[in-house]
Amino acid sequence: MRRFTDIAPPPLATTYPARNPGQPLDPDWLDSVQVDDAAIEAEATEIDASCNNAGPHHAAWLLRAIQCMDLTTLSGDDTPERVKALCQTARAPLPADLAAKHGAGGLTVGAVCVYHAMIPTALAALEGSGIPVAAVSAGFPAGLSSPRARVAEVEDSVAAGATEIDIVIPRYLALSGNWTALYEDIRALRAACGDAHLKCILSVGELGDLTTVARASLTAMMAGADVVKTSTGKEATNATLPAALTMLHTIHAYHQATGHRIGFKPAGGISTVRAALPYMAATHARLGPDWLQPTLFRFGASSLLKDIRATLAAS
Ligand SMILES: O=C[C@H](O)COP(=O)(O)O
Repeated sequence: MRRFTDIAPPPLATTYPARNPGQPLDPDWLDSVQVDDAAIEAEATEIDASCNNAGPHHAAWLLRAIQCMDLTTLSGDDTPERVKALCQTARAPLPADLAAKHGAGGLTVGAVCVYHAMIPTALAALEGSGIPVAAVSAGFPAGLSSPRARVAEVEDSVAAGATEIDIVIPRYLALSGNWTALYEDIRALRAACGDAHLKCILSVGELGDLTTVARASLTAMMAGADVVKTSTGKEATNATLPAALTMLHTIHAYHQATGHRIGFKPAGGISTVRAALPYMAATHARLGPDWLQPTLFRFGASSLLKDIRATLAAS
């Protein structure tokens, strides 16, 4: 396979695709999904190897990774001061000299992602920047609060001004194959989002196998998710390349069947350039360059920026 960073990133696009309206649950489609684990593992190995060495567009992809980043803080001891500082970083993710060196003046991240309580602080700190505020919601990170409380939490975060809502699925519904209940759960949260974009976290590390990951991903898209996201960052196993590829295949299948383009957000434990690039390479390979835009691809990451800065400084 060609070295990934021999390919140039596409020009930046800022127009979001049409919202995914969802569709009725299709149990026959879900039943027909069966993931070939060995084939996915082989694909992951090949894609990972395509990122072993830096090509001529390595730095350009790192700048794109920043533009596609949900700069995140999700700690129990988050404070307004920490969130304000994060928002300053979101506005200017690279020091001025480093930005100048790479011709990246005016570069910003894709969004800032926080808990509900920090939405007003983030909105105030990002005012005029055009950077959206995303809130984790619906009983994050376990998704096991009451359905009523989860819907109310989404409504509250939308009312507070978040324009992107990252909800988590109750894993037990996927683990027991209760796709109807999972579909209805996500559908209610999608309705509660109104105009806010719904990102649906599958928590792939807790779903047992890749076939369950694929079926949960398809169910989320049928229920109207705008983005499917791998992990919360709180599971023992967070984003993995095989789970990501499985989700990318379902995004491709959903696009083929419905014409709707669903975003992809690898998140959780992605803290180095070497770990991050294969997710972009996989998205490029399975969905094409059009998907590598902040409107369709996001990294959820609390510490990746640090390694990107160090890599750019050394290159
Ligand atoms: O959604 C984003 C994740 O929670 C961030 O996870 P991380 O802290 O492992 O980068």
